[in-house]
Amino acid sequence: MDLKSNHNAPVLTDSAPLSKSRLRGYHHGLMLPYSPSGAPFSSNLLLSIPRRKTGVLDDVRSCGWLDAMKSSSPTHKKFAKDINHELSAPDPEVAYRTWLLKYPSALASFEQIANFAKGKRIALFLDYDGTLSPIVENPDNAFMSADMRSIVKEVAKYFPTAIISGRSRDKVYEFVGLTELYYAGSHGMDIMGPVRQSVSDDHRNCIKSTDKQGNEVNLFQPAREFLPMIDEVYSSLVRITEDIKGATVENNKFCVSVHYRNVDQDNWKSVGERVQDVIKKYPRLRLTHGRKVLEIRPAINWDKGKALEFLLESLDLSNCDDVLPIYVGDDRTDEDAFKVLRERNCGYGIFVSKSPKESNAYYSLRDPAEVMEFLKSLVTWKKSSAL
Ligand SMILES: O=P(O)(O)OC[C@H]1O[C@H](O[C@H]2O[C@H](CO)[C@@H](O)[C@H](O)[C@H]2O)[C@H](O)[C@@H](O)[C@@H]1O
Repeated sequence: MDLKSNHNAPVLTDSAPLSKSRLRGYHHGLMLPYSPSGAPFSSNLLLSIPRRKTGVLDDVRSCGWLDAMKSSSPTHKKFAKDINHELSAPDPEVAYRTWLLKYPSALASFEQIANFAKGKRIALFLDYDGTLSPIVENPDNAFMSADMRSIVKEVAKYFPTAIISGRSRDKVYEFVGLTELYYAGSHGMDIMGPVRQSVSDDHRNCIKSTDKQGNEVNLFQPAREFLPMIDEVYSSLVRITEDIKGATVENNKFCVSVHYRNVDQDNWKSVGERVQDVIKKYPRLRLTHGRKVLEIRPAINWDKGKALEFLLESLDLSNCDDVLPIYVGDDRTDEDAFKVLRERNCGYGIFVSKSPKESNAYYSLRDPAEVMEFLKSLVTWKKSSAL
């Protein structure tokens, strides 16, 4: 994938075919990749789904499309079956332990991480759903526990901490409720960060604003021009899915989520078809796939990885020699951030997963409970090293 940005207006230029290794990487749930401008889906998808001459997906009944829906957040049994096949491991627990050799537990490796952090400032980036809060059926009820909130508050006393979420920035702030953090919503397309003149000079879409406490902040919204389009698509998606029991549509400001977690599996195909019917009219939007959710978003070269880089720059934390960024996330969208850290050879991604999956992260944690333990360990370590 060749993505170019002129800093001011991120532009999508091309998308390379999925390599075998990328295909392997995402075989548990295909992330629908970036589309070239003018076509709603990437040519990558031609690997499994035929198109009409218009470039629009022709047959959503194709195995590729429906399989992607089925395998997003698949059952533990299915993961176990796939990974066992790949690694010839006899049972899920063995498969998980084998996987841990490649993605060691960040708790078990805490000493190693602490050693890497010696003499450096840790900067912490946290995804929300599935990382700080458990995955639940109703997205409106994805509350984080009071214990998690208090440890995130504590951790932010010692390390600059930001939340980078697919939710709208307002919604994720409502869930987290901590003023001491930085927030990026809509998969990084809505960032509120500290005022830094060099950053606003570099990014045309950066404006000065004030936060809820009246402090001056930089607001970066690279997809602002898409707002009317997103609102229009949101209304169409609500209308077109209203008779599918269990389907819900969430307006995340710069992107829209169509949830099918609570839809009978026999109707998933319908959800997919209807979403495509709507978005084929919008060649400047693209479709990605999260955990039992289809996400419609502007086809611009901006994602959680870019948001991470933007925040590092805004917080004056770009220097790898004295900063150790740590990004914790559970979803395919977090892979963009893991990849940035891996490519910069600076900091670590920690992938939250109960099941073996390929990732660009270095470490892993099982679930939000382990994320909480990890954050506690960071605080304890920091307190003891300050003595
Ligand atoms: O980037 P994130 O903070 O992880 O947000 C990604 C999506 O999370 C939410 O959906 C997911 O969590 C829901 C609550 O547990 C669950 O019901 C749903 O099936 C998951 O996909 C959120 O509702 C989406 O809008 C976010 O894009």
